[in-house]
Amino acid sequence: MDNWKLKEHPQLSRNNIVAVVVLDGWGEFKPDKYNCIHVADTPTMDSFKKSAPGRWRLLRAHGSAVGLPTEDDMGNSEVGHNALGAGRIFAQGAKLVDLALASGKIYQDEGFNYIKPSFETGTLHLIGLLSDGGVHSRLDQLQLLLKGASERGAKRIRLHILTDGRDVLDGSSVGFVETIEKDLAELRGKGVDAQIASGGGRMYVTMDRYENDWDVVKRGWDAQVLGEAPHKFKSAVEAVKKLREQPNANDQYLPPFVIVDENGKAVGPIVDGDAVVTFNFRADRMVMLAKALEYEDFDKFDRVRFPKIRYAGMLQYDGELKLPSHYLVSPPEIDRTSGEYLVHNGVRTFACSETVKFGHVTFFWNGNRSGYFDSNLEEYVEIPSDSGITFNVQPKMKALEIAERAKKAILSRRFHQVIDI
Ligand SMILES: O=C(O)[C@@H](CO)OP(=O)(O)O
Repeated sequence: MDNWKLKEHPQLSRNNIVAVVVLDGWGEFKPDKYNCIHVADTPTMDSFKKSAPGRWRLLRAHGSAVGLPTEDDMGNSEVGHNALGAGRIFAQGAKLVDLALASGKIYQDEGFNYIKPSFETGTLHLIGLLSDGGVHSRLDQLQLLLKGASERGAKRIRLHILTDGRDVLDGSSVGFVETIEKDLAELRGKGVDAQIASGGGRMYVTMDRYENDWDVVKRGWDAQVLGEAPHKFKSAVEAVKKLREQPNANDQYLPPFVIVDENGKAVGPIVDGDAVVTFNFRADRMVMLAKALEYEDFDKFDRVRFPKIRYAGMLQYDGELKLPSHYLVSPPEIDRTSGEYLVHNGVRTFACSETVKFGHVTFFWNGNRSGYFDSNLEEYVEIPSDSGITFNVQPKMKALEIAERAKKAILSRRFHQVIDI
């Protein structure tokens, strides 16, 4: 039988309440004039630092310390919360995909073999974030996948791109599209009918998370599956350049567009018999699209058509829901997380955040697993996020409301651990 028993902590007795507060975006770095946290007035953090000098510790939140491929990889909420929640380091999606591509295992495993029969008469669609940010996806992985799939029989390929500007500089979308267009032209030279079919900015098209705003996914669905969008262009380079010229336009929020042929017909809607791969390795912003692509019963928006496709995720995005059921690379198996230990030891936990970060302190914290371990001992509270605004106009987001709920939870003395972000 598994041993879940935790030893008594040498300093913290069970009657103490532990508050775990994740300050998103807070970090220590070279104290120069470009470091906004260093330059800002931060009396609360300064007083914590001064009042407990022996207990102040810095956590490394990027690179190999959180399971990323190299020390140059910046951290992000997924890998950081996974590592904090599990208390251990697991090789993360970015690294697992690198390894599977390098060894060629990605093409031998179940997921690729599941989609492969569609290559004969159907189209292979690749949907994901076009960026080298390494947070949700990576351009070089997409390039290898395009090459690998075409060498293994994909004769017609359509790419549905989402522009970034959040993990990478705004405006870099143009360069990424030009780069991938060169790869597609090379494939065409080898007789593969490969081109970009649709696109849009990640925060406005497809990549919503935690069911905050299904309209975002619908805009993507209309362009990717139905081949319908308010903007139509002959090429993706032209699309991105032109759309960026609109007032206040930026990569994150570009409107959806489709690429059309000389007759004005969309070049790559998704139809019966096609294969689809969502090539992001990170889960949170792909789960909603995965549901739309996979679930027969679906009522979040009118899909108009629900094509019979072979769909695989780059990874399985939700281990509890087993979603999607087919995937190219096995996700990190994050087991024995702190949350599971705590319920086995009768420790009561309260976790709280706003919608767009809710899964960080639940799903990511618990090893990419949705739901409670034991609802008698845990309480998760979600504060609805603002929708229809961009967070740069409201950067404090719901911090005050979250703090109030956490305060209430602490004062209620019903919990031993209170986590919030
Ligand atoms: O918004 C997101 O998806 C990422 C950046 O791509 O940020 P975070 O890791 O903080 O969730």
